[in-house]
Amino acid sequence: MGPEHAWDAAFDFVIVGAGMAGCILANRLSASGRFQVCLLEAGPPDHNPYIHIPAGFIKVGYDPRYTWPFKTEPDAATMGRPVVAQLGRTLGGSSAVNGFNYVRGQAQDYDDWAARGAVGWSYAEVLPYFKRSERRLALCDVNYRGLEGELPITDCDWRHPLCDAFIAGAASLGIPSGKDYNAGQQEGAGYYQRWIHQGWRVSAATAFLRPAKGRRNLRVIPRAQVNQILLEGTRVVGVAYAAEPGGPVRRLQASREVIVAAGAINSPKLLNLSGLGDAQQLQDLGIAVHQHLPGVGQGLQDHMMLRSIVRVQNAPTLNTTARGWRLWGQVARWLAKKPSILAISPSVAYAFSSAQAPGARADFQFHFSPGSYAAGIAGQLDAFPGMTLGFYQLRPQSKGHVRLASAHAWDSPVIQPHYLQHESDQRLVVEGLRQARRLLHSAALTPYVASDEAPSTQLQSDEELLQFARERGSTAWHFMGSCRMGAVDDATAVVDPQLRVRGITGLRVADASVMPAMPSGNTGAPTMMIAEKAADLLLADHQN
Ligand SMILES: Cc1cc2nc3c(=O)[nH]c(=O)nc-3n(C[C@H](O)[C@H](O)[C@H](O)COP(=O)(O)OP(=O)(O)OC[C@H]3O[C@@H](n4cnc5c(N)ncnc54)[C@H](O)[C@@H]3O)c2cc1C
Repeated sequence: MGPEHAWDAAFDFVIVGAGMAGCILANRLSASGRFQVCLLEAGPPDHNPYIHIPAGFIKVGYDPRYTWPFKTEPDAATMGRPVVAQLGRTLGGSSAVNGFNYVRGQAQDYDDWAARGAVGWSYAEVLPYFKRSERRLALCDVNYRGLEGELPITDCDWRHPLCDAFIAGAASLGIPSGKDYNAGQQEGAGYYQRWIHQGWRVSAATAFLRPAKGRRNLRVIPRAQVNQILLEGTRVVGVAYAAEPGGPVRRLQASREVIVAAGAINSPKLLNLSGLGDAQQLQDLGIAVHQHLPGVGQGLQDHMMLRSIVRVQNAPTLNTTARGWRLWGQVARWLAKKPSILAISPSVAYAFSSAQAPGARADFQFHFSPGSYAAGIAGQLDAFPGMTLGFYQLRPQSKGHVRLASAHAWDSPVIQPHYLQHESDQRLVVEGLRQARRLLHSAALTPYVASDEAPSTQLQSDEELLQFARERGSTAWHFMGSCRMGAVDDATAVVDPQLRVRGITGLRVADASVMPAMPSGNTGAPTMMIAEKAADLLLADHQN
């Protein structure tokens, strides 16, 4: 791209991707009014009402208009199965279709990031950024929790006898209840904290873009897929985008910086398409190399989710409440602003537990729902009354990659998380399945258990349970680590602790892809923290 090319418009900052990170960046960078900011989103606007009604995730979470139709590559460790992993593609990104659970992880996670070279990202240093986005609407310890941010975090106002029994059963197994898992000790059980407020989903777009909508220095462009970061030598000068394959290409100038916030799958893809990545791989696809960055796309991780399903007796489940006239009763309750199944998260209750003795650092996150989905997949409720206990190992060791499948910008990339490849992940998944069984058969839950649907009680040995995991493991949609942040002298890192792409001027990545290691929990809250800190780093560097 040379200066002879005409620009369609010029901005100080261009942000690629209006997801959890991009919406926060757009808000913070435009707040002072000093900078012209443009936010580009590949997907359409978020007008569909099912995006905003919490239970609507069942509809939009699988709707190709609002999701990227991703699948993982088949892998021997998971029996050669591709795992469907659709991610959000609209204003708000994955926060428009995700599961609402607000989980920050453990203090040790961020101290570990700093120890791995992410200087400035220790827990004490990132805690103010977690607090900044958050408006905690419950009694809380203000040393940990934020009260003035844009994102309301509420306690679940809906109660169910199976959730209560799950929490009581966990207590009887040494997993205490009643503590705030986002303040200090994570281990415990209870109802999830979530970004549902007054019956509605609060996405990153509704929380952070809506209040900034009237700013004349912020332009938000949906249906704008960025397929090229434009460089002059090693300096980024702008981006090129289009609405659809073959559609007109528009070029935007970024006089200060381009910030890539396209998520852990699309950010490395965009870097690769722009000639930033492993030189050999790019050359093999006929892409001109701007900078040899072997780390781009490497180190991809996800939480592999396992779901245990039990057939229920003596209690109603979502499988019946969400059908026929009962569903209309729930709609009426929701309209009357009363607790309703229309405004709950897919996982209602949680337990964090250790693989070692109770009280040690938690290794597992359990997700409990008083409902079950056909073949263990969200989207279609079982015809029989059921409950589900999903879990994942919090800090898996298996790592994979994202790579271009072709040089065509509209093709999906190759996504290979290598679930269960590492021996310790195999060991811990077996222990997790055993803990799930104990939790589902606690004294408090036993009166409700009619039979175990999956895994069957016949599966007892380590080998049998591992085989079940290989056959049934699926995604928790927590992709991260594919543009890893590392020390300035770490040649395998993609960005430095200021989130600047190595060897390139005017380009940062700020989203889930920069995480140096998996946080112990869902990845949404840590991504928002990254965006808050990224905004501060950018504003500090552009004071003049
Ligand atoms: C179904 C589901 C359930 C989840 N449940 C939870 C949960 O309960 N709690 C939690 O904390 N986390 C959850 N997550 C994970 C969480 O949503 C993600 O970790 C988080 O959204 C990552 O933020 P991000 O900004 O990196 O990416 P995203 O939020 O995915 O945003 C990336 C955005 O960039 C856009 N984009 C991509 N490529 C381009 C391009 N080339 N040009 C322009 N725009 C582009 C995308 O369309 C998207 O809008 C869930 C995710 C999913 C999908």
